[in-house]
Amino acid sequence: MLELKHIQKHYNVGTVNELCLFEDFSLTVEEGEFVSVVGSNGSGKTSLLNLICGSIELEKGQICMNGRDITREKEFKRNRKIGRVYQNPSVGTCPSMTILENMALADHKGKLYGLGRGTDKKRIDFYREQLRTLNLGLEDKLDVKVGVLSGGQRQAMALLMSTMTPIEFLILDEHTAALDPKTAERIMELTDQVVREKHLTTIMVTHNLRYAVDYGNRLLMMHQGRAILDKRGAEKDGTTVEDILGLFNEISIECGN
Ligand SMILES: Nc1ncnc2c1ncn2[C@@H]1O[C@H](COP(=O)(O)OP(=O)(O)OP(=O)(O)O)[C@@H](O)[C@H]1O
Repeated sequence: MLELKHIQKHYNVGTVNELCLFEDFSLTVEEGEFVSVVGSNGSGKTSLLNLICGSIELEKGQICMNGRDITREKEFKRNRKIGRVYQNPSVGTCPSMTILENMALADHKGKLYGLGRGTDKKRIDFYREQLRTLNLGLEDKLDVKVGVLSGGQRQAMALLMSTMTPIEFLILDEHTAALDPKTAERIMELTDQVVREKHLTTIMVTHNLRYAVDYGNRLLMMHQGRAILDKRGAEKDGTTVEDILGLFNEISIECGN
């Protein structure tokens, strides 16, 4: 379970551009929940993910991960238990290294010993097996540099790499936004498969309202650092893209846009 309690976060403190993004923000994500997060530009979605991952600090409040207070825990330490896939496929993989080396790197996330132990025959077979689940033929290209793969192939690898070690949370930060529609669809199907198979508690930020509606079991809509819509289960299943679009319109009228 992930708990954000009474979070306060300002940007540009003491300047004319000071912004209070989160005033008293609380959110609980239950174990096994797959939360889709939508919201207009600047509503605080990425900041929310950054707070969870420890990429930015909060001023007030508390963040607990499965009962453990991680509020002041450093990002690199938190990331042993959090898998994150970014919008840019280049961020989650290392282009100058081969597929095998990338897999070994991901396999050793948070461990102290070197890559040598990750490349024995048994482990290589394991990587092949993992890559086979992507159904992209990457298991036969272990010596190919990741930099020559397509964006979709790299994002599939980034997804696999971020979920290869035991993690408690998966964070998806607009991870299909840079992909063409067909590839994006494939990555979403893969995401759903991985989340189900590994029973991952997941938060997915997306601007694709159909994905937000079709995937996951909870839907959150952010606006000015607040969750203005929060639907679970059957209630979420009954929510349509048109419903969310309607809310977007209401907000923009309210904001005078
Ligand atoms: N490092 C920063 N310094 C100053 N202001 C920031 C910083 N990061 C975010 N902000 C501001 O905080 C607000 C929320 O930004 P954030 O990136 O969290 O929104 P978002 O919902 O993810 O937007 P988008 O959909 O455009 O990615 C915006 O007004 C943004 O300008």
